[in-house]
Amino acid sequence: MTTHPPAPAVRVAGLHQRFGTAHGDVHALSGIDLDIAPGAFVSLIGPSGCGKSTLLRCIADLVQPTAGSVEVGGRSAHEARLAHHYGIAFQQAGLLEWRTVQRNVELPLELHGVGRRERAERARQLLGLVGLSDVARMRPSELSGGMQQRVAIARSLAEEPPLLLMDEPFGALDEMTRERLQAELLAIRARTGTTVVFVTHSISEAVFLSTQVVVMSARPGRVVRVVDVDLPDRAEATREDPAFFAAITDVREALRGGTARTPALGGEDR
Ligand SMILES: Nc1ncnc2c1ncn2[C@@H]1O[C@H](COP(=O)(O)OP(=O)(O)OP(=O)(O)O)[C@@H](O)[C@H]1O
Repeated sequence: MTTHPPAPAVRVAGLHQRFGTAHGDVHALSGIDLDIAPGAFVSLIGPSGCGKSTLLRCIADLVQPTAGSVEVGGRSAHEARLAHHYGIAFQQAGLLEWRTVQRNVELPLELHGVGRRERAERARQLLGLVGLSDVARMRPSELSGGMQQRVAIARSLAEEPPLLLMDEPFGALDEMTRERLQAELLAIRARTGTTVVFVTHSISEAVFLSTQVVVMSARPGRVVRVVDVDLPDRAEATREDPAFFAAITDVREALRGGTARTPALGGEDR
């Protein structure tokens, strides 16, 4: 009997993305092929405007690819969205102003029919995790940008979804909060086995968090290289580990247009 390997958590094949604008066509992504294994933590990194957010939005079924296909957990991106297969935390926090902070975090649970008491308890826990217990009754507009981002992070974690799509979720946070939430995200992933696709501009953040860093070229975005990150563990001391610095150098060289060495993950130069 043959056993089949598990379906990738995300499979992107031959993806091209063009946007028509008043100033002509923008070619955002060109020939992206990417297989993301279940449980992987994959960061997308590349120059500003290279299409990282667009790629994430294609996976989330918020943008329809011009060509190519996206599968999430073995089904179409659209089916995955309808099934609430993933949690999202994007740059624009996307919170609902008419709901309190607490009820924003409860929203995905509410949509899934979780009872009132259970979802309130879970939201309280998550707000504690992101350090926002004392603003649970406020409205999003009463919070700073960084606080709103933390609410969005708590909301994306509410269901412990099989897949988390995060677009610079820690971008607007101070260094200490950022490091604390990085550690929390790693702990959540270790506990739940969630697959994470994470957009960041920070090489060190990408390396600290990821099992693979996907390095993209300037627009139109292509996959230049996939850097496998093999660290002994992911604790605070890891930030001083020679393996950590070596991986940072690898990513930096790839960003500078280093030669393409493409291991297992499936990105290809075209
Ligand atoms: N809806 C849209 N309509 C037209 N152009 C778009 C749209 N969305 C993105 N673009 C363009 O596609 C390109 C890629 O944008 P995207 O936001 O994906 O890049 P990015 O790598 O995430 O950028 P940054 O690192 O600056 O956040 C940019 O030139 C952007 O202007």
